[in-house]
Amino acid sequence: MEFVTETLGKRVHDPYVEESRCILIPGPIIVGSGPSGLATAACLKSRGVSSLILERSSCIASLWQLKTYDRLRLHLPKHFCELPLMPFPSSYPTYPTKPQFVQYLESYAEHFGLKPVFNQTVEEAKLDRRCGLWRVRTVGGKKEEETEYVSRWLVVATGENAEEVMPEIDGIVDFFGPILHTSSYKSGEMFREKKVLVVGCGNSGMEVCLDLCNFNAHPSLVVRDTVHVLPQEMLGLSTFGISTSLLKWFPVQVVDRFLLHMSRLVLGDTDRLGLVRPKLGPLERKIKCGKTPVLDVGTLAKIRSGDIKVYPELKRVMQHSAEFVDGRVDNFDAIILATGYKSNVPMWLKGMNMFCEKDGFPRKPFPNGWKGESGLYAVGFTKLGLLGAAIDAKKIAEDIDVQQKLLTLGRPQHC
Ligand SMILES: Cc1cc2nc3c(=O)[nH]c(=O)nc-3n(C[C@H](O)[C@H](O)[C@H](O)COP(=O)(O)OP(=O)(O)OC[C@H]3O[C@@H](n4cnc5c(N)ncnc54)[C@H](O)[C@@H]3O)c2cc1C
Ligand SMILES: NC(=O)C1=CN([C@@H]2O[C@H](COP(=O)(O)OP(=O)(O)OC[C@H]3O[C@@H](n4cnc5c(N)ncnc54)[C@H](OP(=O)(O)O)[C@@H]3O)[C@@H](O)[C@H]2O)C=CC1
Ligand SMILES: O=C(O)C(=O)Cc1c[nH]c2ccccc12
Repeated sequence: MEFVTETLGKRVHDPYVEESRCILIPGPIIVGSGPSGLATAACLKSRGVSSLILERSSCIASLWQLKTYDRLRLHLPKHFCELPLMPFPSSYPTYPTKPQFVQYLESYAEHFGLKPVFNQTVEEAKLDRRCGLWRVRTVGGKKEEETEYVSRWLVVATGENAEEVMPEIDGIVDFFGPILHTSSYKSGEMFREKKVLVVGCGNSGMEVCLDLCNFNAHPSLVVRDTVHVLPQEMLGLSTFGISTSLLKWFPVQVVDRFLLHMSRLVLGDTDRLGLVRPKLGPLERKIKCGKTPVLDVGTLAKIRSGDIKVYPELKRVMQHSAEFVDGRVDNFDAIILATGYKSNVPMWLKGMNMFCEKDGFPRKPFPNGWKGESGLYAVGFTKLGLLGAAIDAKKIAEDIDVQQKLLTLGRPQHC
């Protein structure tokens, strides 16, 4: 969308132009230039529909580039994580590294000529019901100026991981050492020989513990609830791949029983390590509660060997120590919050019923959450990672393409 950049560029140099700007966008506005936003823009582009991507950060895929740790790799095989219309390079390994995944996304954006407008935080988006158009107000740029973008279509692509969850922990303000969320953790380098408390046992918490061990730190993991840990691979095949194949033929409960049986053979009894399994099976729980099973990449072995200690829920934190609900107290030098993320949609999308105010996800579950009313769409809120984003993106592009063609047909033709 070259003309937008041009308009903005002119205004920067023009002292007589008013502070607040309004720009009409002929195609859809996409909020967020992560994998979901890029995939949607690419699918639209392949149908000849231009879109405008607004991104609060200064780069594409900011979650991956700025908020993830060094040792991160995709934990599902690459063919489950590719975006529509462009496969991963065949030279990539089964589980691409973070730099490889980011490079793939950069090439993807370049291939489809996607040029997001960076440093534009969407602060408010609402439907102007008088004209059926979306008014999207952003703040950003060098002078933190306000801009209003107006379009018939609004695609929400801000992701399931837009904001960090920072839990309230009794006494945490008194803690002397560093406290950071996993989104700021890069590696265990700065924690060598230190005792580190990792709060939360999702995929991030488990892997950060392993990383800390590799840098000779001494991690302890807070596991406040039940959790399913599955091996990343079984019988030389990815657990995720096996699961999706079996689900085509068997009910989820049967597949879960198989996964649990295999996990026990590969990993042993995880309950004994303090990682008690929930009553619902791993896939049924993922489908019903959205809780992703942990895919083990080596952490369990470190728990078994005693290199990682497991504690139950935290009771309170003191200056140099923490107390747990079972009465144990231990000293720590640092705390890492691996407490996950939340959607930020309710903070800026106003007056629409499509998203739940409480969790910021579409009210309709997968596969029906992608379409709202009055030209509103959601991509990447399926709790199915990149695979879900790719499915949404294709549907949204098709829907908008059909609408745009109908609109063009309805317009008077000039000879
Ligand atoms: C550590 C980690 C590892 C993961 N690994 C995998 C994996 O291996 N496989 C998998 O399938 N999934 C994985 N995921 C899930 C993850 O959700 C997807 O990989 C992917 O990043 C989702 O893309 P998205 O575009 O929906 O969201 P994001 O990547 O979060 O992109 C959203 C973009 O929207 C921008 N934004 C947010 N709010 C605003 C606003 N108000 N205004 C303007 N811009 C805004 C953000 O800056 C961001 O750039 C992982 C997640 C994490 C945290
Ligand atoms: N490619 C890869 O290898 C990786 C993928 N990911 C993905 O990124 C996404 C985010 O993962 P992650 O960052 O682990 O977040 P998750 O939301 O998956 O996990 C957060 C964890 O923190 C726990 N928690 C929250 N608050 C507290 C508290 N106050 N006290 C104790 N525990 C608490 C939760 O427990 P409870 O369940 O009880 O709420 C849960 O175990 C997921 O989709 C994940 O699969 C993450 C890392 C690596
Ligand atoms: O990485 C994520 O968070 C995902 O949502 C993808 C994913 C990882 N493990 C899974 C198990 C079942 C379904 C999706 C996933």
